[in-house]
Amino acid sequence: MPEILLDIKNIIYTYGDYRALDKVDFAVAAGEFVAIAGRNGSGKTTLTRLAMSLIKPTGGHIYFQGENTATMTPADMSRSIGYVFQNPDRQIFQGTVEKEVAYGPEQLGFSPDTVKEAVRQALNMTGLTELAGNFPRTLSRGQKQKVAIASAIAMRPQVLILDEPTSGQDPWEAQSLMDLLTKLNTQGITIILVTHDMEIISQYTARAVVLEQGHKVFDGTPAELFNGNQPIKKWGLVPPAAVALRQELGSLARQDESNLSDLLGCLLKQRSEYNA
Ligand SMILES: Nc1ncnc2c1ncn2[C@@H]1O[C@H](COP(=O)(O)OP(=O)(O)OP(=O)(O)O)[C@@H](O)[C@H]1O
Repeated sequence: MPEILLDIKNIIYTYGDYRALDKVDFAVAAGEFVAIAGRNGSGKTTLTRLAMSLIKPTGGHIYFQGENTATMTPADMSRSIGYVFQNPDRQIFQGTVEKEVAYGPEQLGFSPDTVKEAVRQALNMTGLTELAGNFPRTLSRGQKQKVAIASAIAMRPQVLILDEPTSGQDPWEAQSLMDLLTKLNTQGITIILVTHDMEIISQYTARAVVLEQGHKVFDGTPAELFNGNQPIKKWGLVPPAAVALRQELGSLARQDESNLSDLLGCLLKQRSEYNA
């Protein structure tokens, strides 16, 4: 049984009088690739900000590797969890890609040699080696997102949390980014991905958690989420194209069946009238 890294227990979070999260339990084991989904405003970002200790819960507890994070700061958490914001411009400040990626491990007090090696590996893993000397702000959104990921993994985290990393990217960039996350996951990094993209969930993640108005309403595999028995439309989720097509075809087949039985009924009636 893999170790539980992040254990969020009975969490309540309020902004003023508004309860954004209401008694949510969410545990993540080492090696998982889990998506957090839900309509706008359902509480996804709040949950991940709590995990990072960027905000503190109003009620409940958060443990990392069994340790209560109540007194931990975001800097403490960044030793174990890398956080990639939805908008990479929010976390890119240095003059070159290389300096940007080196900044985190330097802040954590890694030795110069370790920083150099961590940066080399992070740039290599994210395919950014060629861009090491570039000014990050001139890069494409997808490349900036990779710089943010490289900066996070250079700190050698156990967990990577990404908030809508594919938003605003073209399909090629999005696919390249998801392939990168899959590679990082197979190398042992636990991935928590906030997304409202059901195609991504169905293709890449092993588990999906759905939030709705601050409540956890689903926790299971993508296959279970899309098996037709979950009220995903009610939760504001758009099913993946293949699932939608299957459901359409299913309803067509059902329609054909009922047409067929009407037709048979008609034929039988005509036959009995003929025989009479
Ligand atoms: N700083 C804030 N002050 C007041 N209310 C907030 C604040 N941040 C978020 N909220 C509210 O809390 C609820 C949850 O917000 P949160 O950003 O966690 O949702 P989300 O699922 O990440 O949404 P999105 O998909 O739009 O990013 C929303 O109703 C939002 O309006």
